[in-house]
Amino acid sequence: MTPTAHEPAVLVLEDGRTFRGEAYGARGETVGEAVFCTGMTGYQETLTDPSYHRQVVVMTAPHIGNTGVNQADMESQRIWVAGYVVRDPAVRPSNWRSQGDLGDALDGAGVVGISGVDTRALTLHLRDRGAMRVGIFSGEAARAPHEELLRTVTETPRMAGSALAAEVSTQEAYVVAPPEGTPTRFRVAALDLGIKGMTPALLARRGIEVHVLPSTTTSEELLALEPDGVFFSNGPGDPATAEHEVALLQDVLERRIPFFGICFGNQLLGRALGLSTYKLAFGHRGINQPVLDRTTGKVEVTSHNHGFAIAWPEGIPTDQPVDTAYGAVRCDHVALNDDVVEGLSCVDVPAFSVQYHPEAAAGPHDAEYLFDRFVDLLQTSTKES
Ligand SMILES: NC(=O)CC[C@H](N)C(=O)O
Repeated sequence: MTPTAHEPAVLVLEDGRTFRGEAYGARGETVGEAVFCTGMTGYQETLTDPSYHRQVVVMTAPHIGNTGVNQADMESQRIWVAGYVVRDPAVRPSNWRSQGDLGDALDGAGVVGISGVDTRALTLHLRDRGAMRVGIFSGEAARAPHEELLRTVTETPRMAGSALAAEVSTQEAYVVAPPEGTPTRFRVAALDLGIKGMTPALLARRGIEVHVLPSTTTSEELLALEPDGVFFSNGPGDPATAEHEVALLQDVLERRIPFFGICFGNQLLGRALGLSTYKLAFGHRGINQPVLDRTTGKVEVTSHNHGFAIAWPEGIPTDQPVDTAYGAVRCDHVALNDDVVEGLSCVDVPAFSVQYHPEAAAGPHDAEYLFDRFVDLLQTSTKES
């Protein structure tokens, strides 16, 4: 594409810090929570991840858009980020899979971005002060006085306390069947809280018929499917707000239906067990995060996108189990950078979950074994009943 020559844009953080740059993507204004993502690749998977709904994503990789965009790498039907901040966008994409230019795709989706920003300085600021609200203004919107722009930012709802899953979830249930030649072994009900396309694909590849359900699905509707297992997906927003989903999961645990949760799904398992969640200072977002699997002693390099996490009860080290209304729970996965709880395994009910992304469409694939663990759990539980 031919970039429009140097149209100014401005990024204003809620603490008043301001970065000037150039308009990128759509012109206009946008607000959201500023977060940084350290992935060196996979920008299209990031942009189309529904968990980024209402977030303005700052890319630490300096050169973005090199490989363009294509249909195959979409993790959902659309771009979800509220805004996009890059340092140096590719002038023209170059890749055999490319079907279009990233700047044009952002423009087409109405996503306001900014380029030419010192993303390292911005990231250090967010790392030191924590995730905060932000606005990007370009075109006519950028001409308003600074105080007015700052007011727009500070009037934006905070991420803490926001219930967003229903805004991104499917309206209608649909089925993802195993690929041709793969026999169907199990039926799983997957609650779509912001599900990414790769998750049902990886389940289906293992002989699972995946019934993807709206986040508002009731217990009766879910149980009517007589699922062999239940899955809760990733998703945007504050897990502390998800009362309906937590109650639904408690029904599942009471019936001892095998459960697997990813990211938001992990936080909801924690809540269903009676643990609480909290907001991390600046979250984990990227594809190079080391996690220890305590059951094997192996370290895996993993993909993350979370701003909240499960709080292990005060005074109990995370390598000690905790007693809950559903029996003991262990923290089997832990982040090696900061000891954040990255996964739960129930001892007395067939349920486990991880805070990170074994489906990681842009990779790494170290954690894909977790889908096999779920199949093993389905198999053992089917045999038992
Ligand atoms: N990717 C996710 O599921 C994110 C979960 C939750 N919204 C968080 O920020 O922690």
